[in-house]
Amino acid sequence: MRLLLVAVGQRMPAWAEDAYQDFAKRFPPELRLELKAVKAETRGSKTAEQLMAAEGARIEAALQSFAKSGVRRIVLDERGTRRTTVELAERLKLWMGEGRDAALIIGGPDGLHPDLKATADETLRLSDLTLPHAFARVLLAEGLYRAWTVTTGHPYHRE
Ligand SMILES: C[S@@+](CC[C@H](N)C(=O)[O-])C[C@H]1O[C@@H](n2cnc3c(N)ncnc32)[C@H](O)[C@@H]1O
Repeated sequence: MRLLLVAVGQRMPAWAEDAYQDFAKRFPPELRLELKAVKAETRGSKTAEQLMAAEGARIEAALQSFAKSGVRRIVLDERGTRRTTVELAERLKLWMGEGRDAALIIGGPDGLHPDLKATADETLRLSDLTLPHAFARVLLAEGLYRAWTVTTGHPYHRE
């Protein structure tokens, strides 16, 4: 199964890129974490609505090119569902048993368009705080890796 991380922002600071790769490379062959970085819309005089709409269209295109038959959509949102690591591991087991890939979607500085959020199968909150999108990308990779170790009894996670 593949987990596709669709994230707005193609130019991340080196620390974020390094930390993301550090966790992404730990995933086993049966659960690949793939990143599709989507170009952030140039701000100019555009409204937040226009920025989010343009980025939303790119996210949709990335989702279509990843899996034509559709994927489970998990939208990352500070107002989303709060989960413990063990609860996230339960979700991961469910996703893995579904026979389709899953996409985790992270917005840019303005967030995700409400129309895109409305297509989510579920939402996920990483913190009660608003995180910069680079942080969200790294925390999510670590959280998913940790959840996977729970499903396998790997000693990385200790309750
Ligand atoms: C800087 S935040 C955007 C904040 C924007 N004001 C909003 O309302 O979404 C960039 C992206 O990071 C992700 N994000 C930020 N904080 C998060 C959190 N606490 N939990 C989950 N995702 C978060 C979301 O996908 C968000 O679209």
